[in-house]
Amino acid sequence: MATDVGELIRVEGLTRVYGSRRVLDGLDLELAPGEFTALLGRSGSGKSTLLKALAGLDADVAGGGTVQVPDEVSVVFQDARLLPWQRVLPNVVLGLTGAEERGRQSLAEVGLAGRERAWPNELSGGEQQRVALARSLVREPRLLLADEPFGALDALTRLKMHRLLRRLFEQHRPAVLLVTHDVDEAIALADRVLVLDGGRIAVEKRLDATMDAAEVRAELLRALGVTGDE
Ligand SMILES: Nc1ncnc2c1ncn2[C@@H]1O[C@H](COP(=O)(O)OP(=O)(O)OP(=O)(O)O)[C@@H](O)[C@H]1O
Repeated sequence: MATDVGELIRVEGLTRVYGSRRVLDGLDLELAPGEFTALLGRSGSGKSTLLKALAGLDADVAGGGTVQVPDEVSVVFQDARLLPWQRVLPNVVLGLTGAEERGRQSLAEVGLAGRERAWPNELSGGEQQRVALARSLVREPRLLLADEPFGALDALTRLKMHRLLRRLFEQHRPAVLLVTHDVDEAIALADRVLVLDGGRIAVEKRLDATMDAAEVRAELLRALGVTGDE
């Protein structure tokens, strides 16, 4: 189902079941256009399952509910998923016609101007994720879904990628849903943080610059079941 550009992204009563396990259980969610939302949850809480439902990548999974997303949805995963037999620029514009110039611009935006003709295996993991971001951007998504996109990167590269993603978000303003294990990543990047628990959104926290980051962090860690006693 498609909505007009600029409309809310809306999930209602979403249920997803694997065998006897009800991973999502009547989940409701709204994402506003141009809003950066981070999704936290314990391992196995269903974060990837929710993201796949939003991406329309779960036709084989049982369940119900409604998912309303825009036509233009891009997904970035933990691994860049580049085609190894294609150079960087063709990977970016894959499936698009006449988009080479836009592809070059996107590569420049992610700091890879001049690397258009490189092969994926000539790039570092961080650079490959930059290519994946460029591939998403060139499609001008209204919704960008990111599933632990920096999970495999070292700490310094991850920080650089945080700044890059936030800058790209501010320039292009898609709605973003970032799945992450990392409370600090969520606080650093998002305007709104959600915690998935028991198959639903259990906590919603809007962030603003006046908040005490340490307090927000403690609250989110508690919601994730990290009590400080461990
Ligand atoms: N294809 C599948 N078949 C059976 N069970 C699945 C399948 N995909 C996910 N699950 C189960 O559904 C639950 C939620 O998985 P999901 O990957 O959505 O969690 P997650 O919150 O993203 O976890 P993590 O943070 O560890 O990546 C898990 O218990 C998982 O084992």
